[in-house]
Amino acid sequence: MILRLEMPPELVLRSQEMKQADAASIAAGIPGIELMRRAGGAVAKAAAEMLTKEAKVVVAAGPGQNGGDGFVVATLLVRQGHRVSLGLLGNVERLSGDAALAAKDWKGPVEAAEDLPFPEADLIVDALFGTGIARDLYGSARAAVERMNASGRPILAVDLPSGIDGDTGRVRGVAVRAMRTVTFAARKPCHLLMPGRAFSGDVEVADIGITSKTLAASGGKLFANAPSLWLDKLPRPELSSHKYDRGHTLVVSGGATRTGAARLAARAALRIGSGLVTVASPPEALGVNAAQLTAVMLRGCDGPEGLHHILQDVRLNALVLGPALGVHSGTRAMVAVAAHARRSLVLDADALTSFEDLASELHQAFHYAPTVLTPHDGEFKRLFNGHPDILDPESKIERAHRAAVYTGAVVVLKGPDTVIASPDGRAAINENGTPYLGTAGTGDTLCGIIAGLMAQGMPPFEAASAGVWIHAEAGASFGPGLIAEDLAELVPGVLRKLLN
Ligand SMILES: NC(=O)C1=CN([C@@H]2O[C@H](COP(=O)(O)OP(=O)(O)OC[C@H]3O[C@@H](n4cnc5c(N)ncnc54)[C@H](O)[C@@H]3O)[C@@H](O)[C@H]2O)[C@H](O)CC1
Ligand SMILES: [K+]
Repeated sequence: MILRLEMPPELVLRSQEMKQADAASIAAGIPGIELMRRAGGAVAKAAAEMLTKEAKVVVAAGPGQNGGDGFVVATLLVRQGHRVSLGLLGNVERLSGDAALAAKDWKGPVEAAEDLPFPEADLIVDALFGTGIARDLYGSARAAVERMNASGRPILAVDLPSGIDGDTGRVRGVAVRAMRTVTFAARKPCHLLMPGRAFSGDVEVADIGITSKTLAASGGKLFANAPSLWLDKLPRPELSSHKYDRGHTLVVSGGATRTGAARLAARAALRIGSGLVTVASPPEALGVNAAQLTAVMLRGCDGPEGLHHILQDVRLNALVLGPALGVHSGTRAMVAVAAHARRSLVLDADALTSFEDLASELHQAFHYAPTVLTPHDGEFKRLFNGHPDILDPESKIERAHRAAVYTGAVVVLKGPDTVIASPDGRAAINENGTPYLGTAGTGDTLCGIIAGLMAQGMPPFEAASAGVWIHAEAGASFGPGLIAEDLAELVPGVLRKLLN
């Protein structure tokens, strides 16, 4: 991993934002047909890399501008000596705008997409639909996609695999399984969100002359989660800094038979660099915790009153509540004490599920306490049950964003495509997750990493984004056999790469 500090964060643009960027570029003097020719040129270049000279290419073009790109690709590949057949969904007289212009350059026959000989192709170019898909595919559109997939031949998708929704990454009825995708100017959410990421294959972003300034003006708040997004805010201890400079994380433990989660979180907070870490333990679990803690300190804490007493020490500047606390009113009371104490706060697991059907108690609850919620899908659905405005949007980004605005907290909606959303509208989509993280206790470790970063002064959105990325990178560096106890010990290796 070569990290160059000056790399700007990678912007991801939604379909509507991309259309704005297109329009702005055309207004700035790049004709739409020129954008299409550059787009088609980039796809033809990628196709040529996948082909031998005499190869047979079958281009499936759709009724919109994505289809227009397909006409450009077909024209260019014929000029390069390839054997190309092109089929159109619909009829060529119905084409409009730049697609109609591109179709005029195509000198070969325009077949019906239904008749295309996909099994004979060395390469299929999928130019049926891009960002303009408006509903589930049916009829001849569906049949064309199903025949493409059934052919078993390699498919190169134009902009995005047909049938995938550009903004949500969901399959609209049926979708092309592409080996490779060439998209234009910026990736769209579907290239990072599942299952769209899986359907896209290897994604290449082609520069078609839309400037980063234009992209930032059209989008600007949605990012791919990568070090370029938060590396400048990752804590770097100064030579003169001592442990009190690096914050003090408090993790509240569950009862005598449920203490492991807190220790996993505590160890991770220490490993990510929190100057001090303390486990606040119920009296009946002090012995269990004491027997297994060394650098992590231990204090007795008897319920919400006990927590309120401990938090009189203002040096405790980051808290983790939730893992194994139990689902009941006592946990809700602990959350209230923590929120009122105005410390950085990570809420997970039981601290979220204890508010099932009571999300209204969390409404705007975290204005004064930089807070990160880390639900997985199930916890999210339970927590916001009864709030269709938050649960119903098809887009995972939109669901996380609305929950963030509602609660005032940064929301980490976990999964293979974890989304980190801030109340201020920023969001990041994570891509380095590994299936090996699917083991008990890894969520507790993530809480500790995020809290430990906030203890060192990292703002919640950046701490959550960095925490998710570092956590996944640590897991991926271990691979098969990973268990939660390994994770904290793998964090230093990831930090070394980031900080050197
Ligand atoms: N800067 C860029 O990103 C550029 C993008 N280009 C290409 O333009 C398409 C977007 O074009 P648009 O015409 O808006 O949409 P599509 O071509 O994806 O398809 C819309 C087309 O299809 C019909 N349709 C929609 N849903 C269905 C359905 N379920 N069944 C049947 N038909 C459907 C709809 O009526 C329209 O006619 C983008 O993806 C890029 O490939 C520019 O070419 C270059 C710059
Ligand atoms: K496509």
